[in-house]
Amino acid sequence: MSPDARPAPLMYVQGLRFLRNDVPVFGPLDFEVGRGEALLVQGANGAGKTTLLRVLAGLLRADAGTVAFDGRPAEALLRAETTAYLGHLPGAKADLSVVENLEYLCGLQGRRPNQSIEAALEVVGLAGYEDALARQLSAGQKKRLSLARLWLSPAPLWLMDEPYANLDLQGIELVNRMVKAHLADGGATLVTTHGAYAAPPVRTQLLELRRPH
Ligand SMILES: Nc1ncnc2c1ncn2[C@@H]1O[C@H](COP(=O)(O)OP(=O)(O)OP(=O)(O)O)[C@@H](O)[C@H]1O
Repeated sequence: MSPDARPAPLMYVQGLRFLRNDVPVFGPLDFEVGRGEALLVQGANGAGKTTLLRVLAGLLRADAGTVAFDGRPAEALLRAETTAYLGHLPGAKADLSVVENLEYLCGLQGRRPNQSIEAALEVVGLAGYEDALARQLSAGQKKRLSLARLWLSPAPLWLMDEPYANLDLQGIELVNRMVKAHLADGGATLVTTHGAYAAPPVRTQLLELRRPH
């Protein structure tokens, strides 16, 4: 490797496009996100932000384009290992307790080294709610449970769709602290916003989405 050869970015996206019923939702898009970087994905309601994150998480299939992680094509296993998706919906199992939900998810996704469920609940402000059923949580507490799942995930790339929705001021600060810590730890994030909520103070790149015509 030559001395000034750059390592491949954590995520590299080229020509990514998504059509729904033959109508373009976004793209073609080109961008990359390196470790330690946050990309703010901004756009009006319906601009395609959620769709983009779902494509990057592997929940929807793009019509065209390339996605690579650390220079390798984003096949399913690599994508699952690399990305952690925080969606609009809580995604918790309603009749399991807070701890049972996180134990179940850690079984599926693995766990960040040296991180415990108890410590994650402390970080997100849910200490004391260990045995509460997910369905008994408020909308903001459910979001905090999703944030605990993200905090426990070993995946380096967080895909955060409107992470500030339903959160109070302390919750907004919590998201910002988590993002900062994750970036400092060599991770990266994509954060969507339509501009009405807060944005992370750590923004390093901006991607504006507009509906293609
Ligand atoms: N399941 C679906 N079936 C059909 N159309 C959909 C579906 N989900 C989204 N769309 C359409 O795709 C477009 C992009 O939606 P998307 O949810 O990605 O936008 P967004 O930028 O996240 O919007 P918001 O800020 O309102 O959350 C919109 O026009 C929307 O109506």
